[in-house]
Amino acid sequence: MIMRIEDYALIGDMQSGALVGRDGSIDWLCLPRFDSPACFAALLGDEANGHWLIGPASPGRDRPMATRRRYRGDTLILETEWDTPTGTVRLIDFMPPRHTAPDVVRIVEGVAGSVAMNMELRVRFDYGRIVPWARRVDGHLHAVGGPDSVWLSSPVEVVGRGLAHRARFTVSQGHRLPFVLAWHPSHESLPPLPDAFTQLTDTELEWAQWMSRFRYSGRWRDEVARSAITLKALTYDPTGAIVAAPTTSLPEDIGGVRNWDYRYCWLRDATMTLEALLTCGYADEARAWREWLLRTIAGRPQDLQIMYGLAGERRLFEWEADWLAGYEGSQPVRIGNAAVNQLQLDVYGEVMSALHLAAEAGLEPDPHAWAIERKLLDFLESNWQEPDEGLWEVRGPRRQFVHSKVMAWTAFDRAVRLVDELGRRGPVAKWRELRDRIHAEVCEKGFDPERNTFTGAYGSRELDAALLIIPQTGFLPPDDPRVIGTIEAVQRELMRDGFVLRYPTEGGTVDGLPGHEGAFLACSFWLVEALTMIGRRDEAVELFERLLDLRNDVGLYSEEYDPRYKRLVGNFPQAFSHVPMIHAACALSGTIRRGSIVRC
Ligand SMILES: OC[C@H]1O[C@H](O[C@H]2O[C@H](CO)[C@@H](O)[C@H](O)[C@H]2O)[C@H](O)[C@@H](O)[C@@H]1O
Repeated sequence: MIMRIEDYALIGDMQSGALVGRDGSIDWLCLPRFDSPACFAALLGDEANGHWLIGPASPGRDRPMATRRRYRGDTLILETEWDTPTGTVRLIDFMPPRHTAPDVVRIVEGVAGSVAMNMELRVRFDYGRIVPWARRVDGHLHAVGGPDSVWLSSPVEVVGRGLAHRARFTVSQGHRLPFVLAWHPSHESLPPLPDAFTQLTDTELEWAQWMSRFRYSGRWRDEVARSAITLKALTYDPTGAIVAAPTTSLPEDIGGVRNWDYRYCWLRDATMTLEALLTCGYADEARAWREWLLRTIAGRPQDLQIMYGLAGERRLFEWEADWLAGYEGSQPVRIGNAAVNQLQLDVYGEVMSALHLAAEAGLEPDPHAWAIERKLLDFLESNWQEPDEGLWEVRGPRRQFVHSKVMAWTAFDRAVRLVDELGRRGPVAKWRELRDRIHAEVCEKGFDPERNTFTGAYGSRELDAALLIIPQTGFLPPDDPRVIGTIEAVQRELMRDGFVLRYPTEGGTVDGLPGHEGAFLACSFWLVEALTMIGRRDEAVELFERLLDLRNDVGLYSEEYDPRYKRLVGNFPQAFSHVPMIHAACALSGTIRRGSIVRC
């Protein structure tokens, strides 16, 4: 039975996240952190790599798929329901706010009639490789393997057989049966196991409190709220870091090699996430992230990395988990990310832009932050002319990417504005001069007057959908003919089946990789925003609504959409898709952002 990426929903506790399938199986869970080894890795292999199924018993091999699913209101508590010939059953899944150990709580609730249920637990530590020793301790199931151990607590009798633990039980209307799985280091004794029902109330309350700060009043309120909740779920609470996605190696090209590990904090993705959360009223997250940034990049500016681990770790060595077959055979499964060593000049602009926005939104100034910003600008001053790998992290040769230069312009522009508008002190005349120099160079070398479009790299003919952000940065006004020409060129050359590719992948000339990929959702949302900015609102609304239709049944996006198979592809759920969705909704709702105080 193929589980499509859109068949999964996310639960999480702002330290890690699990993917729950429409069949009631948790097929992905890394503990204790997003970037820890998975103890359920069936997503990238099969059941033998670890999963935790709870669903109606069925006579055949195929598991019953849920009749409907939803999140309980504005929370990350998932409700999966099955209508069966004998009754209706609901499975409530969530990860409560973390106190000591991380827990996954699953409550089976009889809604009508009675339903025979099946539970199967296969814990496989170390990304599906280690079969743990299991034993009963104080009435709980305890599984241990290497540094990891988990405890399963439930009033339902669980029996071990064939390297799995199973239970058969019946739930009738009005009955609720809890299962609690807690992780902890194997050298420690049993952590306090929480009461499932108290945890349910607490988790609901926690989300209600978080949502009480939600400040978006435009159209598509529920869709924007779901994206904001998803972004919050991707933040790593103890440090303020934000992961790009909670998964690794969900393929951009099903069956292909474009499989990457996203369980880290990219400066680019995190700053964009931060801007979206600020847009929705969340200043605390911005403050926490700024502190993470200051701690993480402390040191010499030339040592700045484009991504870090959740606590600021710098070594994210990339390796392949060759025992995993990969999602629908997409190999390799990569752990770690070699892009960590790349030069991506755009991140300087993204960091400066986010810090400028945070300052405008009223985040109190931090003298250390400004000192670091100045160091970053010093580095950029000597390096902005270098070729780089660009925001798409190409694995081919470095190039003079136009988007990178536009973002270098953005970095100096925001520095100038921080001095002029917000009273920071610095060599503003020099920054102004650099800003103007970069502007002139981009307009001369990065623009193709024949086709009336900016190009992907200096002197190239290829287009890059990242150029759609030019009007958002303020590099040129929206009504500049070069901006309009670029938007129209992207529409002409990079649209497939109504959505936008980030660049042409034919021949692997841009990214140096074999195979194709789907439409990059962020680029399609950037097109919505760009069309709105140039006054083509109807077209923008039409595209935005088409993009809304790509969300799965619980409102989640992966990184890309493959029009060939009409499926979501790439890591899931992906911050880089939910962020521009929020910005596009703001733009269409006519609320103010981009270079001005954010108020939605
Ligand atoms: O396509 C090749 C690259 O794909 C990944 O990068 C993409 O995801 C990043 C995280 O969301 C995003 O910041 C970047 O802009 C995207 O291109 C992967 O992480 C890279 O290793 C890979 O080269």
